Amino acid sequence: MSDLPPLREVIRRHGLSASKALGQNFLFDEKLLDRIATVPGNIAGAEVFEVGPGPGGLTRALLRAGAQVTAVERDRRCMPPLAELAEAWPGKLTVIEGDALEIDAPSLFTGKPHIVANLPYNVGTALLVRWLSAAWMPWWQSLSLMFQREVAERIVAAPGSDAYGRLAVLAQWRATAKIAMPVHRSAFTPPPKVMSAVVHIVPRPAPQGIRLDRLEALTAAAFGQRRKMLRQSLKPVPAAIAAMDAAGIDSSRRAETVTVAEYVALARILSD
Ligand SMILES: C[S@@+](CC[C@H](N)C(=O)[O-])C[C@H]1O[C@@H](n2cnc3c(N)ncnc32)[C@H](O)[C@@H]1O
Repeated sequence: MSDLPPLREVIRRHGLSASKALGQNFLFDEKLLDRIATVPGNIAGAEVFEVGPGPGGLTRALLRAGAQVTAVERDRRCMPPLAELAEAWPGKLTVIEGDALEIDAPSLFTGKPHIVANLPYNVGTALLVRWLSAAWMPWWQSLSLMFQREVAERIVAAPGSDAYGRLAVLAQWRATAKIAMPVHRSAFTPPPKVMSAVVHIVPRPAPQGIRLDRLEALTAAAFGQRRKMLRQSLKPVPAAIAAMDAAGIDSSRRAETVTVAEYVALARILSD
């Protein structure tokens, strides 16, 4: 809204020095923030769950795009500027002070929200794994999440690359995952040491007959010893060697050559 003060002034007025302990690297560039708000697609009138709004830069962009935003933020110091934002957008923004790792997020929504977040690396990865491990179809419509570029690359990686591993299989077996936009480190205040990227994840119907725990047992064993042949690395997984024969997967291959569809085929045999 035009009568809101610029973000840098908000930070100054509320004494919001970025806290390293809370992983705070703020974004102020409105054009960039507006672009991030387009990653989920058209969010006009849609429910959006924002995690870690901080002083509210991305929140403003989501509101400008017409979203109905529910935001959870741990840092009490951010409550006054977020309350001002809620006042400027009556009925459009609900702010919850709390830890995103603790709250029961699905209960906050009537429908399926888009989730949008610029989080510290460790919190973002923990939440991503939780959201991807949810019962399928999940309670959310899409994920648009900022990560260190190296983590973003691990999420979208294709077989045959060093980045391909457990996270790629978890993200891709029943969702599509792509890097929507790279974000230069200089866009953040203070700038982190590494580059970032926004990843966009959209759920697909789950392949039938697969138990996630079986798939994860396979990828944990295979990528736990990624340089070894599968006949060696998959030994600890009961019936996995026979499953490779049944699926026509050569047991002299290594973990990173096996496609997501092949892991799914193996997991299906083990899920019977
Ligand atoms: C990288 S900053 C981004 C702030 C703002 N979204 C932006 O883009 O400028 C991450 C934010 O997440 C908050 N945060 C960190 N851990 C959190 C948690 N477990 N639950 C909720 N918020 C958290 C931090 O306090 C901080 O405001």
